[in-house]
Amino acid sequence: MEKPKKKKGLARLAEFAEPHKGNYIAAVVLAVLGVACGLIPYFAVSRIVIRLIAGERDFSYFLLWCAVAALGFLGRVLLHNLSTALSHKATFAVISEVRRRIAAKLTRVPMGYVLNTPSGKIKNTMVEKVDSIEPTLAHVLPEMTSNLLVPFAIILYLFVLDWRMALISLITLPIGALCYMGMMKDYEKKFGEYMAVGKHMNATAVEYVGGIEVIKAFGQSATSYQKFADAVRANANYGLDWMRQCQAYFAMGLGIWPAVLIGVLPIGCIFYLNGSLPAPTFITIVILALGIMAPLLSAMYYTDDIAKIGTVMDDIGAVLDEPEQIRPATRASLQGTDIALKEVFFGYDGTEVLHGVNLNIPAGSVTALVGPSGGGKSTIAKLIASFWDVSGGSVAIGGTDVKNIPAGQLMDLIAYVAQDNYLFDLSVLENLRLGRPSATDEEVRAAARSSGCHDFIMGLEHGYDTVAGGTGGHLSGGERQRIAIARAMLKNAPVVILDEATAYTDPENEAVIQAAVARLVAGKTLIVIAHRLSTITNSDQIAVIDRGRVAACARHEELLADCPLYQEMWQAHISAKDVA
Ligand SMILES: Nc1ncnc2c1ncn2[C@@H]1O[C@H](COP(=O)(O)OP(=O)(O)OP(=O)(O)O)[C@@H](O)[C@H]1O
Repeated sequence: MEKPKKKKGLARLAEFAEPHKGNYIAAVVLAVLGVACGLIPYFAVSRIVIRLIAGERDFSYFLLWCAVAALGFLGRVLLHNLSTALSHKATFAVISEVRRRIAAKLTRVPMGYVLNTPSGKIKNTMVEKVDSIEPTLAHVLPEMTSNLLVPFAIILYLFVLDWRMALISLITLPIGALCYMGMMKDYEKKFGEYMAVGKHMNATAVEYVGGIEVIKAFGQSATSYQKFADAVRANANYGLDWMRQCQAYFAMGLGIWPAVLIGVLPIGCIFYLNGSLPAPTFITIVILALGIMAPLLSAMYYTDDIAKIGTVMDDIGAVLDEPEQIRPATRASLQGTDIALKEVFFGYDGTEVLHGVNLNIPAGSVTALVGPSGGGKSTIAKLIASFWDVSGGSVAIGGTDVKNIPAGQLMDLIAYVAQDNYLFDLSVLENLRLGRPSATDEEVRAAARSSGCHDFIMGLEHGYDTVAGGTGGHLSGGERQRIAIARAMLKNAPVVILDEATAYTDPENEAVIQAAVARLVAGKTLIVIAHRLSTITNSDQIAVIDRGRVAACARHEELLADCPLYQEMWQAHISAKDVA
């Protein structure tokens, strides 16, 4: 079956706007009527001037046209506001739908995409880019349509009154169009470049804030953090250069385009003097001609938004079109929870880091992954959790390839305790409850007690109601790790993957964490990425991972006897302990 073609730019925007078509059509109709009402005062003025010149003395006549002008003005304000309200209602619904889809998409793409994309870039797409849909959809659609349609109607009317004068009233149009074309030359390319510079600045800004501790610790200031300073300067310079290139065209267009009277007044006078243009028609044409260019000029401002929105929608589309991990919807029936990696190959961005990994992890066993830094331990653990898809071979749980297990079912099977566990800007209680949203307060507290969290939580200012803060705020690394263990306990998944933290090695913390882990994994399958060999000597098996391969897999004593790499690591570990 042929895949449906992904829509680009404005077509994609139209797809999002489709469910709100009714509101947008109503907004356009109201906007057109509004601009038409806005022309009524011009028409009324022409009536009044003509009758004044003709010597009219009846005040009620003038009053009537003043009232018509006022009604036209009021109608314009009212209809314009109604139109804007409708288009904004629809547009904010579109914006929240786009954001919802991006957020949902991030949960379906491989974890690698999210981890490897700077968070500033994702935030920029989700917040700023999506925000920039608003001016185009909410304003451009109704206002640009009306600002183009109404002058078109006036020009038609001018042709009815006097075709020669109608042509003359359009004299500045080609000059204005040329200026505009000059301004829009290479627009898409330039805007794309401007966006790229902005994106880079955003990413470096987030990196800068994230790394502020290092910057301060090494006495670096904002300007000496060269990457950030350069990105800010590049962004400002690009904007300035681009504005300079457009300035002359813009000023010329703005000056010449509305100057319709340049032709209408002198030539109209000639026609009037030679008797081919009656005075009332001349006056009506002069006044209506003044009303043509203002809406056209407003429409011109919106073309900038239209040109931008194509690039913005392509960027949003790039996130939405990211390939997803394909998983079935119906639950797989698994034969237990044994885990088997068969000839697993995997690489990041084309660089292979696992070269045929074979590993069997029986249900209920403790398996430690050890080995030199960069050997591939975390990658193996993440492939088991299906954060990425393997490029060759297979990872199976209970005899079924993880690719054939629905994402939800797999997540129920595995609790992943990472080194740096993110805590949401919620109370400690709610952060813990994320492990099992249906858990009662008492169950959450019981898990906290088992993982050695209860005492320090009670010592916090508001106990379990203390807000933990974006990255775990006021809690220490060891405390965050214990909260993550409590979260995993609540989840009560049969497989626990634990990336042992290297940072919190003070003996007191280590003992508490070890005790918590022991309670967490009782009767479960534990895969631990171990950095301190002393914690895993009792494991059922220890897999030594070296340069993307399993160098050996056996118990501690066997490895000490047969595996030179393990012997080396053990010696290094013992001497480090002796030194400490
Ligand atoms: N997200 C990523 N994008 C690109 N390359 C990565 C990514 N994560 C890891 N790598 C690379 O893959 C290789 C294996 O990394 P991995 O983190 O699995 O090793 P590790 O044995 O767990 O190391 P450590 O003990 O230092 O945590 C390394 O060369 C690493 O640079």
